[in-house]
Amino acid sequence: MATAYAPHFIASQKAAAQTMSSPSLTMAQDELKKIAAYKAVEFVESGMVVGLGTGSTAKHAVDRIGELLQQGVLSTIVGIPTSMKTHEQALSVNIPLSDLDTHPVIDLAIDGADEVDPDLNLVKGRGGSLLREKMIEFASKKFVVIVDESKLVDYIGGSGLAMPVEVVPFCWKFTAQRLQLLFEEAGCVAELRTCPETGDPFVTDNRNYTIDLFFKKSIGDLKAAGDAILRLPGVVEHGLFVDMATVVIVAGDGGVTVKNKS
Ligand SMILES: O=C[C@H](O)[C@H](O)[C@H](O)COP(=O)(O)O
Repeated sequence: MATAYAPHFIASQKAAAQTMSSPSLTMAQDELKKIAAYKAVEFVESGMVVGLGTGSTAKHAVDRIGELLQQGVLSTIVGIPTSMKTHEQALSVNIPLSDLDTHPVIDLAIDGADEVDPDLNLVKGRGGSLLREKMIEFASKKFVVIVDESKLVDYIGGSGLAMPVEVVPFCWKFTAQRLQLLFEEAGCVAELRTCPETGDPFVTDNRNYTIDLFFKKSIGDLKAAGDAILRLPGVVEHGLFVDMATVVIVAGDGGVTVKNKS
């Protein structure tokens, strides 16, 4: 059930997007994700309230925190999960959990990203969890992003893959059309995210839909772009995380790089 607004959605982009989240991820890439995640967990101290990210990279961090708790290396951690999936995973490794209502200030959040630009701005949400991630990472004193080097881009949108926007299901085609028009100059194509198995709309943890935006060119000023998206009725939140990361840990063939926000 793809939207009529994206008839020429490029098949290779779709294939690439599936590869990024597919279980057939190469060992080498998953190993790099694990290396970045373990490095990030070195920032965690006993007694901290920790935002727990979502995705194949953040999963390694959650597992590692659970392991260190079990070994007694860490104690009295409170985890704030960014998705229902991470909630389940964290419970399975015995991390005590809470939420933003109870812990409105988070010491440290660790999460993956889909794109990282040279200024450490991010695209997030290709895994479908951007709203809770943004709420929790916004409330974090320190936000540590963990990626393998394939996530580095020259500019946001530069991977050619999706920039997700969470929208209310009501008249989503209207919202998709407005989003596409907003970025007409960047050659934007808006596509409803669907479940590969059923073709039904993908439904987020918040019971919303996701519109994936694909750009042919840079969208320019990211803050202005984000604000314009949020002004559209029907939009809940977008996957541009501008000026939010405090540290980005990149694992690559040449080793680990820790980039600090200047
Ligand atoms: O909604 C998903 C999140 O934003 C993920 O952090 C992001 O998609 C990166 O996921 P992964 O580590 O699996 O590449």
